[in-house]
Formats: sequence, structure tokens, C-alpha cells
Amino acid sequence: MNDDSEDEIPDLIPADTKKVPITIITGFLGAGKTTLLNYILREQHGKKIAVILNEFGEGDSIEKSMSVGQEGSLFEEWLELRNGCLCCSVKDSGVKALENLMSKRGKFDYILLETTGLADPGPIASMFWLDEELCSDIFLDGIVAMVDAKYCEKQLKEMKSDGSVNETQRQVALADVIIVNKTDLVTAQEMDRLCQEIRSINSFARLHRTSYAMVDLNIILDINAYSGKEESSMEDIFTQRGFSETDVHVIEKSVTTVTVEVTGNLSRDKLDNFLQRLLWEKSVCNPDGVPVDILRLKGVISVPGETQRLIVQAVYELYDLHPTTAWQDEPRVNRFVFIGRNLNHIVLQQSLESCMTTMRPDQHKRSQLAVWQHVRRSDSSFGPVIPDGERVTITSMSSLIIKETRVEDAGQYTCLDRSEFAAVYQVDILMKERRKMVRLGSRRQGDIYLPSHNLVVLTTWAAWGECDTCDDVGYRRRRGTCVVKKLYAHQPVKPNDFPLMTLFPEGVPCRSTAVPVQLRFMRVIRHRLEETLVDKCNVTCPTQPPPVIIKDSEGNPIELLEGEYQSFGEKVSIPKTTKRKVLYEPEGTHLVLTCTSDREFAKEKGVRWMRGKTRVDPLTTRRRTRGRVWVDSANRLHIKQLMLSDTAVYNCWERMQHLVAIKVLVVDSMNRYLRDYITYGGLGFTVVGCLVSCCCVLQSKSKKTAK
Ligand SMILES: Nc1nc2c(ncn2[C@@H]2O[C@H](COP(=O)(O)OP(=O)(O)OP(=O)(O)O)[C@@H](O)[C@H]2O)c(=O)[nH]1
Repeated sequence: MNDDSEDEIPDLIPADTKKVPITIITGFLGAGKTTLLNYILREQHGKKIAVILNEFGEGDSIEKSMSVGQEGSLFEEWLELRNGCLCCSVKDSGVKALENLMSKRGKFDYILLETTGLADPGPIASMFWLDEELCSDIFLDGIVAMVDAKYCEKQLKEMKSDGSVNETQRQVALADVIIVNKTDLVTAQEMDRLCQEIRSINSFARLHRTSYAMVDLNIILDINAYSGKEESSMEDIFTQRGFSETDVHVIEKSVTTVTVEVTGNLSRDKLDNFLQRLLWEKSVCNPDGVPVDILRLKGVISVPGETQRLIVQAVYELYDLHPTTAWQDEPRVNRFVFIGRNLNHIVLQQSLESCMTTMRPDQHKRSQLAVWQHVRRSDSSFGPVIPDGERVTITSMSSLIIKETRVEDAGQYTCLDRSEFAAVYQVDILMKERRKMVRLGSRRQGDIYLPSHNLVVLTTWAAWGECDTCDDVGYRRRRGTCVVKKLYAHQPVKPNDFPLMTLFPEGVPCRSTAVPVQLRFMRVIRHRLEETLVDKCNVTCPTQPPPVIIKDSEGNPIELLEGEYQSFGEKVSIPKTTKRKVLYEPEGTHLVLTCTSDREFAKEKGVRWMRGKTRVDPLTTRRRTRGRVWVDSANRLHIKQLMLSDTAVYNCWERMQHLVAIKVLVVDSMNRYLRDYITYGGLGFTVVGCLVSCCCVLQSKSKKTAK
């Protein structure tokens, strides 16, 4: 080797005139370069090694730094070249990185440079005959190409869009040593076929077969592949191997990198499921419906109950997970780097978010250790829910119960179970709800598309309620709620996306305070009415009432009611009898007749109001009475501007059950006094009458005794 160059080193740094050898480790994505690097760093070779790393991608190489040299600092320096691809873009910065490294000379005596899987090693090697200054310090010892025994054949055959030589072919062609790695994944025949193929491209390189890159280090380090040759001849060697300075290597544009981060714990099951859909089934698609094609995936993840980080590695459809360094007191950020084709950041971000252990309310996991916290909508303040024992209680099974809800109860409730999200609820308190009654078949509010916001506003329908009568034409109802839903599920809502949209892909209620104000107050959303759909129905009454099983809160049967009832436990309470009321109401008032005070009942069930023997038709009455009489969504009968002719008996029925009978007597203001007069007057007459008759009876008795 030519080692007569002198460094201008100040006294502080010991002069070291010996040139430092450098080995370039190349190979396609996932071939096993890092595995080899780790293997070299672990092995006893008596060398002080500096490592230069060049990652392809958007982010820094956290997972790389995690997987290289975790067992100790056998190497002295860690240098990252964040220029995407060192080979083709910024050769200068590659030289600079090496120069920087050389300023720390003396601390190491060997350099390993790992290229990205998409790199062409040619331009990197050419630095060693083009840059004189660099050549005075460092010399290229050799190029080691790792190839993946399982996928190399496929990679060699892959066509680039511009028809040029692909990366794997370049790497194989320029290597001095080729390591066919992952022999454990192929058969002997497949291996022989691949070696033949490699030989047809590069017949002079030394070929070795390995598993997990376990190779004799004498084969790859200090090989002096270009020793005894002049620098110009090194250029010739490369030219012979098919390298040309003018032949610019272009990274395949269709291959991109996406880095995704999510904070919290990921569920192993959900992650496995996602990886299998992504890598095996190819059923994760970008917004254009094209399947995401992964060449390489690396990730650092946090899973519940695990103190160590897990590394996820995938090469095409093969993936594995293994533990690495421990988490300290830091947020658990899961970080993934995807390299492949047809990648979409939002799709991958949402897919990983859906792997989080946070559960939706319907997946609520209960634990005695759970803590409820509340983020108020009003001031975004966040704090624990403190049960007051009356209105707000937390049960022994950690269920949160809020009675008589108030506006300030609105907001987000999270249940934390050992610092892990067990449930998230968004609670909205709706003060007033305007509902529109519509008949099935009549014109309804259509879906409104807002492509500039990536939203659609529509009505979602609850199940039909029961028919309000039987053996007769009746009505049934279903409630419609206005919701906003993403138009394209994998794209964000504009101008601001909100996380509930991901948790509830079926849509979020328009009135929910979780919907950002800019969207909620848009005309089309604000003015859209809630709806109640009414339809005619005709069901036959059951001839024999079906048996009724009364259950306790745990679901255990207490009693069976059938003809004669059979008791299993406590006695059943007697069903409520029909309520009867008499109302005297002055003319002109707004009368509201309530059928039942049970709000839940009122929402779900349809009731039938009868005026005497005539049904109050919920659809036509309002029109016929010009808006004076109607039945609202809570089953209440409204009579506005009460008239004398409204005097009648109003009955409320739920199917066969007569719930309420209200006798309404409408009186005018004078009659009101008259009514009092009649009532009290009548009472007076009765009292006087009784007295008179008592006197008469006593008188006749005394006459009889006198006789
Ligand atoms: N089955 C098997 N897996 C291997 C072998 N060598 C490496 N791997 C695995 O292959 C995956 C990729 O290995 P790396 O060493 O990170 O590959 P790389 O070439 O550095 O990958 P990039 O940094 O993406 O270019 C990891 O999950 C390794 O554990 C092997 O011989 N057999």
C-alpha cells in the first residue's frame, strides 16, 4: 500500500500516517448488511472500527442505530449521511463525511461503510480514485455485496422503468466478495441456481454462502482487493466490471419511503393482523385502490407489559420481531419506516393507529384499577373524574355513571387502566333537537357532498320501532341522526382532521362538539334537521301472550310469566295501571299531554294517541290542524291555542296497553270562575243538602219517639 502521505496533525493528536482501509458493504434492501455489520462488530478481530451509515428514507435511522452494535460500543463513531442516496446525489458530502471522520483519526483503524439497499456502490468507490486528498488518508479495501438467497433471483430480474440496470445487478457486478445470505430460507437446488446466475454477472468475485451473515472475517476484511494496482487501474477494474462515470444511477422513482409515528402501546395481535394483511394478503390499498407493495419495513414498537422496545423487520413478505433496548422514562413512540411502491402516508398512519391498544367504548375492558379522566370541551382542561356519590359514581367494575347530565359534563372521557387506554368516550349533551317527521317514500334530506373538506353529510337511521297497534293499520317510526363522514376514508378532513373520524369510520354526529367548530357551524351542517321516519304497519296481535321472563340486572331469570306465573326468586312487581287525569285548561293555552315519563321508552316505542275513539294521526294531524296539534318525537301530544272544541278524553296506547287517559275540559276565563263556582258551589249545596236531610231524619225520628 502507498503509505507515504503525511497528515498535518497538531501535536495533540498522535500522528498516524498509515492509511485506513475501508470496506463498502452493499446489498439490496433487507439482504443482511446490518446483520453482517453487527457480526463484524461482535467478533474478535482486534480492530477499532468506525461505522458509516447511509440510510435511504425520510427520517433518521433510529431503528438502524438500534439494531447495530447494541451490545456495546465496539465501534467508535456513528455517522449518518442523510442525503437519501450517497451513491448518486451528493458525492461531496460523502467525501466530507469521510473527512470529518478522519479528523478523529487515531481512534479507529478500520472503516465500514454500509450503503443503502438502493445504492450503486460504483460512485462511492470512484471517490477513492477521484478525490486525491481522501486517497491520501483512506484506501478502498474491498466491496462486499450481500445478497438475499430468497429474493435475489427476483431482484436480479426486476426491470427498471427506464430500462437501465437495476440496483441488485449493479451491486453484484461491482463486488469483490459476494455473500449469499439467508441460506436457511432456500433449498440446495435454489441456491445452486442462484449462484450460477450470480456467476454469470460477476465471475471474478469470491462467493460465500452464509446464514445470518456468519462469515469468516478474513474473507471480507483486509482483503486488499486493489492492492499493488495504480489508482487509474482501479478505475479500469471498475470499467471492466461495467461501471461508467457517465452512467448516472437513478433511484427508481416508484420506490418511496414513508415514516410513520404513533405514540402509545400497540397490540401485538392487531399489529400481526395488519402486517399479514400488508405483506401476505396485499389487501392494504392506497386511496386509488392499488395494493401497497412493501420491499422493506423496519420499526421500533412498544407493546403492553414489555419493558424493552421491539424491532419489527420485514423483507417482502417475511417479517419478524425481536426485543432490543429498554424503554426509559420517555414517551413510547412507535416508529416505522416503510420502503416500497404505492405507499400512502395516511393509509399507513391510520392502519397503525388502529393497531393501538386504545379501545372503543364497545370494546371496553374493565378493571378494578381503572382511572377515569375528563377533558372538558369548554376549556380543554383535563383532570380526573371525582365521583360525588350522588350524581357521579364509579362502580366497583369501574363503570362511570353520570345522572341528570349537565352541559358541563360534555367532553371526552378516557378510562386509563394501568397507564393504558382502556376506553375513550366522547359525550355530547344535546339541549334541543329539532326533528322533522317524514313519511316513508316522501322527499327526504339527501346526502350532501363536501369534497373540499373530504366530508359527506348524511342521515343514519336507527332500527324501526315497534308498530303502535296490532290487528289494525298502525304506524312505526325510526329515528334519523345527522352525521358527518369522511368522503375518502384514507384522506384527512380539511381544514383540520380530527381523531374521532378514525375511531368511528361510520361517521360522527353533526351536533357533536368533537366536530371542529369551523365544520359544525357550516350552514349545510348547522341547518340540517334530525329526522323521524314514519311508516304504516299492520301486525297481527299475538293470540296468546308470549311468556315473559323477568331477569335481574345480572341477567339471571327471576320469574317466568305465562298464564300462571312461575316464580324463581323475588316477587315480580305488579305492572303499572292506566293513569287517569282530569285537566281543566283555559282556552288559548298550549297544552302538552305526556304519555310516559320514561324517556328511553318514548324514544324507542311508538305510541298511539286517541281522541275519544278517533286516532290522532302523527303524519296528517299537524297539517289538518294547521300546526295546532301534533305528536313530538318523545310521544307527547301538543295542542296549541286550546279551543273549547278540544274538550275530550285523550287516551294513549302502547300496542295493547292503555297507558294514560286524560280528560281535558277546556274552559274560557269566565267558565273558569264558573267551574270554581260550580265546584265549590256544588260542594256547598251538598253540605247544606246533607245537613238538611240529617235534620229531617232526626226530626222524623224524634216525632216517632214522641208518638
Ligand atoms: N432467516 C434469515 N433471516 C436473516 C438472515 N440474515 C438476516 N436476516 C433477517 O433479515 C432482516 C433484514 O436484515 P438486515 O441485516 O437488517 O438487512 P439490511 O440489508 O441491513 O437491510 P436494509 O438496512 O433495509 O438495507 C432482519 O430481520 C434479519 O434478522 C438469515 O441468514 N436468515
